[in-house]
Amino acid sequence: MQHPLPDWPLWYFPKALPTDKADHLFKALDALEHWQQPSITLYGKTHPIPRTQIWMGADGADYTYSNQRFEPSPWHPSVRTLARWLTRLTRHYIDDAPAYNSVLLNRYQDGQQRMGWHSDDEPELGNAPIIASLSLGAARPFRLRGRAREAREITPSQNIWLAHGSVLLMGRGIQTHWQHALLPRAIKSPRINLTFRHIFI
Ligand SMILES: O=C(O)CCC(=O)C(=O)O
Ligand SMILES: [Fe+2]
Repeated sequence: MQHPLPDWPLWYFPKALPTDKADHLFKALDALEHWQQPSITLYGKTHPIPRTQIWMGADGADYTYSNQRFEPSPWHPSVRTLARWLTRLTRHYIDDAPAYNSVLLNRYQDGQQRMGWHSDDEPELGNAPIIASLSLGAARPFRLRGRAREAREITPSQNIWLAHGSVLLMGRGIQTHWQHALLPRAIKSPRINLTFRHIFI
């Protein structure tokens, strides 16, 4: 286990899953047929998101993103098992962590597919979201920077390379004080990431 930002509740487990399990999971999720590429409107222009996604989880765990409401697809059995395992892992590090009841899966075909700067602070996540992020496939750098300009001057932004089978656990306060992004890189192979969340229903 690594602790990439001293003083912050952020934990990185490079080999949380053994390689054979991670390989198997990548193949199963890659084969899902309901990967979607919705369009979002940014600064008045509408574009398809530069990746594909599936919102999955318990009934009623709807979430709103760029003014669109997403209803979850039912749990894939392996993903439900991961949610339970990650809830147990999380509770070793964070007292009173709620059980994960939903997950956003993102699939990046190659290094050109990406996710811009944001924090996961939607109201349905409550005021101190806890998120567990599981990565499969090509390793990509997850970039973190302070949310306020002053904070950025004190703490430079950081890259955490998220390896195949790794887990990054983001505790309370990370979404309030930090932003993250998955920027484009010259990488040819695909990556799938799952961010497990608790939605207040
Ligand atoms: O793909 C990643 O590692 C980041 C995903 C992410 O930030 C999100 O789903 O909110
Ligand atoms: Fe995020």
